Amino acid sequence: MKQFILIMSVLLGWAFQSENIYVQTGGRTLIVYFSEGGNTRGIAEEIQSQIGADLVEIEMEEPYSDSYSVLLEQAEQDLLANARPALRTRIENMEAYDTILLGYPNWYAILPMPVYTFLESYDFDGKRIIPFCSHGNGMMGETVSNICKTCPYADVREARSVTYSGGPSLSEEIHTWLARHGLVE
Ligand SMILES: Cc1cc2nc3c(=O)[nH]c(=O)nc-3n(C[C@H](O)[C@H](O)[C@H](O)COP(=O)(O)O)c2cc1C
Repeated sequence: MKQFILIMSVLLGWAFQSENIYVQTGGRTLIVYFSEGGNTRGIAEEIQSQIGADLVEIEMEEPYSDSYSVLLEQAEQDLLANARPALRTRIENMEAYDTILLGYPNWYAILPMPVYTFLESYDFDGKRIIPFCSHGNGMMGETVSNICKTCPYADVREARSVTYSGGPSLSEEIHTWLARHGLVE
């Protein structure tokens, strides 16, 4: 009996950990991002501090390696295979949002493959997508056109690119961009 309880609790624990389910907590704007090294996360948090919307991280079921050289290989393999890595993150009621601020790093000048998985998991028709991209000098690469092709009926608006984690003027630059989108005064 003890063994049965132990096995059940391990299985239940695994089942509940395997997915991160998010439900809209208020407002119709969502900030959602994928970040390996934390730069995009920092930008997403800066945006949230200015507009106060729901903030969700796109997490993989099997995350990439913490080792940078292995990460480069894994990301390249997924790119060449046109893979759609499974995600732990699930948004229960995406239809509740009409504006999605979507953040990601520039990887080989295109979207990281987990971001494709995310975009293909929901219906973005008619939704406003505002991209933001962290990069190492390659700016946004092809990422905005990748989003437009993947979500042809979304209303994709002016994106913001940030070099790595941004400089001391990040907060001001983000504010100016958010104001152009009518998200701050
Ligand atoms: C697999 C991989 C590919 C990358 N490819 C590019 C690239 O093509 N152009 C570029 O400017 N930066 C590239 N970078 C640098 C990242 O865009 C940059 O470090 C970014 O700040 C990472 O954001 P993060 O900390 O949120 O993961 C790449 C990084 C990785 C790990």
